[in-house]
Amino acid sequence: MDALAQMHFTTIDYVIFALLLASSMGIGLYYALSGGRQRTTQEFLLADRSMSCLPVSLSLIATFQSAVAIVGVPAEIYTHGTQYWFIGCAYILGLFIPAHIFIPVFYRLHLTSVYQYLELRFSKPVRICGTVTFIFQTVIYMAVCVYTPALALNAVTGFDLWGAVLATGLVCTLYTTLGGLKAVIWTDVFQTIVMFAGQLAVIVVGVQQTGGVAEVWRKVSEGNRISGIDLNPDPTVEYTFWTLGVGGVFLMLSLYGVNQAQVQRYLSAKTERDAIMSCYMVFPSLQLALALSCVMGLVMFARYCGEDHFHNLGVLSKNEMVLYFVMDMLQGLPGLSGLFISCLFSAALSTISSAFNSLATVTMEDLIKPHCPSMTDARATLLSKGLACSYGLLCLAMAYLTHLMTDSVLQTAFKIFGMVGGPLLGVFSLGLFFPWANSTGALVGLGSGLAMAFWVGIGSIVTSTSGGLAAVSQFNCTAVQLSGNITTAMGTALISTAMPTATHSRPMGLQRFYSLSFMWYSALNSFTVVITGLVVSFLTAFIFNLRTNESGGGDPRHSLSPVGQHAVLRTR
Ligand SMILES: O=C(O)CCCC[C@@H]1SC[C@@H]2NC(=O)N[C@@H]21
Ligand code: NA
Repeated sequence: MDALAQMHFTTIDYVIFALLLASSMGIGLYYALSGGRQRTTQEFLLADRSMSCLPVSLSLIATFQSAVAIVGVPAEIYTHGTQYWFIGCAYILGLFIPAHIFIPVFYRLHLTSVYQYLELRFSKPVRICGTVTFIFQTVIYMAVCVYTPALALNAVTGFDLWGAVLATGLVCTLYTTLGGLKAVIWTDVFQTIVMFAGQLAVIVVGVQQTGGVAEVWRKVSEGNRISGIDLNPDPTVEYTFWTLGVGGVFLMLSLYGVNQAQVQRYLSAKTERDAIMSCYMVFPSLQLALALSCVMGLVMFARYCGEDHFHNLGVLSKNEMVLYFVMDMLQGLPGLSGLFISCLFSAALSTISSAFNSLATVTMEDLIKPHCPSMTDARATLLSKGLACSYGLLCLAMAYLTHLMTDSVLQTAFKIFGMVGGPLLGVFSLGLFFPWANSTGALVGLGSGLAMAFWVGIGSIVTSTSGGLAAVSQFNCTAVQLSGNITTAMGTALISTAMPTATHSRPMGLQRFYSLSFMWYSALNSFTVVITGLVVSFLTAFIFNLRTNESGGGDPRHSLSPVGQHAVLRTR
């Protein structure tokens, strides 16, 4: 690792990183001291429902494009090829359905927390379970998002790990607590631009240092890195067109359809049309974000494949490898490595600030307000700020605890979304698309979805076949190396990842179930909720019918509260 120690920052790099933190802080202060000065919950939590579609759409991207994608996707492309790029196909339905099904319902109900819908449609217990599930998912996801950039950075540049986590966490907590959703949205806009700029810089320099686009293309296609469509129907293969293009739709719906952080952005739009437009505008930017991270992986492959660059680095994890590549590319260009570090922390900041704000919103709206009806709005706003601040500190504590860093942070993030976001998507779908589903069905359904999620998720971790052995495309990169007779440490590592040592016998029975690709978790868990929810709804309705028939009662559909029913039918 000694070769890395020499990668340190020049003063200008630190200045650029400090500028990023300072400007985020400045935006937070600006919104704390302007407009309504964050004195009402409407302003603090919903930006006075005054936002236009452009900032909302960039903020929607920033919320679920964290350092995990910036570091994890290039590592995935480098190791397995561009199969992952097919997740872009899931963005079509993954944004179209939220725009025309979920947004109209939530917007017309004038909600603050998306879980209010669950009380209107079902009952209060369903709402509380939804809120608690969301809080659990977001706190874990936040910890991964804070820790990823700091860990990768520390490993490659010796940049002080906890100093970075602390600086990021505190600045983020401050501007989120002071400036509310307006500050979070506008810092997201700024940070998304920094994110794109940083990735572009690495790509441009990388291509130039690899000898131009044609050279990169030659190396990449020789290295068999451009994957065609993999139509393998085997659900245990990590990334195929089906797991990404179809499984990915359910992942997108759980994020862009029913996740509080995203719905809160839709609700902050000044008109329903702006909300729908912001969802449409996410599509091109999300494709750009995906393209940038995939191309970065390809350039990294072209740059290093066949060289003994990693000779003394065999132990690097995939995430650190990406940072090594970036520092190697930008090393001689003062300011650019600072730009990329800012890109990495922008990705993290924009995700965790959205998380703090949405956690404070649902805690206030769903868990506190219902028990303190007489609370004045001024006090509620103050309490919301206190909540945002405490969630910020909790996130820092979680980051300190998070040594769970699996080799692929991308997989960890997908598992969190699939295991927890999937059941939430299921319970909302039950409410929106099945008028005869009742709250007992919803509760039992949500519980079964979470049980299924943890059964598969924990099972896959325990049997360490998480997502199955990816069908790694054999590539000539090692052939190039072998012919060049340079078998480097990384080359050996690549060989081990590329060709599983033991001939992998197809898992059977439960083992096969545990090796289900995590890209199917959202679909599996949401279907579990819907099916269980419908069965239990029919059973309870049937029993209810029997009892009321004896006493001459009414139609079980009256268990649908008028507002919930009205909302569903009105959007038909
Ligand atoms: O970057 C992260 O923090 C999580 C990984 C990406 C989450 C999903 S993948 C599909 C969609 N596209 C994104 O850029 N983020 C979400
Ligand atoms: Na982000």
